[in-house]
Amino acid sequence: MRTASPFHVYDTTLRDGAQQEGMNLSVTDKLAIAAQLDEFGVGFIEGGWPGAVPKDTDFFARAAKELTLHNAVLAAFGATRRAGTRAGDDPQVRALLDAETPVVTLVAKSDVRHVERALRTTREENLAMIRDTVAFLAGEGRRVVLDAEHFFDGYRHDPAYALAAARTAFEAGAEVVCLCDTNGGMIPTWVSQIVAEVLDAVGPTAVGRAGDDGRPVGPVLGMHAHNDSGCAVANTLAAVEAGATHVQGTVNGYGERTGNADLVAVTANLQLKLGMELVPEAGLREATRIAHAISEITNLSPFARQPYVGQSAFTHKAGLHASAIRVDPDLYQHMDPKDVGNDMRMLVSDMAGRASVELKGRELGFDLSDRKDVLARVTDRVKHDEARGYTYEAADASFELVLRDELGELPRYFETQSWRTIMETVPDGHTPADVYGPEAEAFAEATVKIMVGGERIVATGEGTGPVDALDRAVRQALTSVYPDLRRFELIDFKVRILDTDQGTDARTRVLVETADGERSWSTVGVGPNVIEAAWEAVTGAYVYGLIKAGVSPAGPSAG
Ligand SMILES: CC(=O)SCCNC(=O)CCNC(=O)[C@H](O)C(C)(C)COP(=O)(O)OP(=O)(O)OC[C@H]1O[C@@H](n2cnc3c(N)ncnc32)[C@H](O)[C@@H]1OP(=O)(O)O
Ligand SMILES: CC(=O)C(=O)O
Repeated sequence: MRTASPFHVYDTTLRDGAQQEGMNLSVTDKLAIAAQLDEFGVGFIEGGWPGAVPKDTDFFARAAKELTLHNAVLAAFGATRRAGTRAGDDPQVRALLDAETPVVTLVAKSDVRHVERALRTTREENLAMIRDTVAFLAGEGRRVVLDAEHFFDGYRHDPAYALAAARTAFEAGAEVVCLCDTNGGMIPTWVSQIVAEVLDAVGPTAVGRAGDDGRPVGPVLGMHAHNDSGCAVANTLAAVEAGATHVQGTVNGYGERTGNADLVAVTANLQLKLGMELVPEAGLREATRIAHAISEITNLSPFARQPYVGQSAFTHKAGLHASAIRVDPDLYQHMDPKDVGNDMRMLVSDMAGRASVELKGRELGFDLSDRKDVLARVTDRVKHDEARGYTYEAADASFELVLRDELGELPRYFETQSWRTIMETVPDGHTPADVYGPEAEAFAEATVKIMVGGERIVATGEGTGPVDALDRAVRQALTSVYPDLRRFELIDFKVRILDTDQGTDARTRVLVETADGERSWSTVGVGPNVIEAAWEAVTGAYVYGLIKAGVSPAGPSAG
């Protein structure tokens, strides 16, 4: 269902977003992102520059056959005709027609310095390039958006020429003139002043009005902001408050240099704070999932502190915050995270108080509201452990083990009596196979002595290092009793040396992430060396995994 909003939410993730360093999207990636953008509810999806970028030409061809859009229409992006040519003869303009999109967006010069120095043409010819190209495409039935490049810098330098570029586009039939802060150096007060002046100058029809079919009538002013001054979202809001009714941006703020305005933040601010109706409520409530799904496709790690959709956007660490949040989450949150599909999270660390532990416990499924004794003991233990180098905020599973221990609910699956490892070295350039024959794989050997179900098991393991050898030895000892261990896989291992000024006396922290094919969990260990720290983290991961698998401790050593 197409939204009947006269306001345009225009996404350029697939074009300007793809200009980000490190971003390399296949056509299939672009199609998958377009489907997510449509689900979010944007009105326009700019797919790329057909004719200039071969992948983008393919994108429009495949999109026509493979993409079913419910909220958005596609826009093909390109430039005005080259100087000294005819629009209809310019192969690049023809490629825009061939993309067969309802909307075409043209980048055009509106800063006279760019006209003279970058295009190396005359002021008049640049206006003719705008006029001819817009009129040609509008005459072919396309809705035309003109991206007025460097508009704000151009306006501050020579307002009359920047305005002439905008007027020329409207007169030739452009539906939107989008004012671009191409270099991203504007601040909100400059933007709102310039947008207001442009609206006055081009006339009241520049403010979009809804026609009978819900589509905007008359020219519309838009805003395209880059984030070089850190103000892209604020600049976009300033433009809207000054009368712009078309906003451009990208999901996750992707884009050239420091990126574009983050379109989720722009939309959430306008819709949730200013009460405008821009995207379907259902789309906004999926914003966090959609932003993360797009990160998966772009293969760029999500930014945890991203407003609205970041993992830390509604995460609380300070104990005093938690004590107020226990009464009412609104006391420390600007909105309900559910409105953008995010969640509140509590961190437990040395900055925690009993309220933090109670709320974290609730998050993990433990009601501790009438267990003041447990809250006090866990809080003290966490503070004491963190002073020794533990970090529970990155290791929820270890925190749950502490909590269960203090509640007397920690199953005793096994008891370690002792373990040892032996490290072997072979000369540089050799492998164990060179030294010990073709069967030899290991550099290290480990032996563990473990009590399980009343029996003492001695097991050995060989591995490429001491931690690997220990892990194999423990599995060797335990898997016949606890076959679930076979599904546990160590997927990440982080080592940090603490108190580096103490040299070899420094303590070591190991954070381990383990997965069982369905979920993953993090545990922490601290010790005088990496092997002892890893032992604690890895055995903690096994215990947590067995608890979550619903396994009961074997025999008489169960506790
Ligand atoms: C602000 C933005 O981000 S706009 C989007 C920018 N995106 C991209 O540049 C990505 C895709 N770009 C490309 O594939 C290439 O740069 C192309 C195909 C567009 C151009 O490449 P080439 O044909 O090799 O041209 P070249 O790089 O030598 O120069 C660009 C030409 O475009 C002209 N040009 C630049 N802007 C415009 C414009 N708005 N309207 C018309 N012509 C323009 C320049 O004057 C120059 O013309 P010239 O060849 O007569 O000197
Ligand atoms: C058009 C565009 O991407 C810009 O001016 O930044």
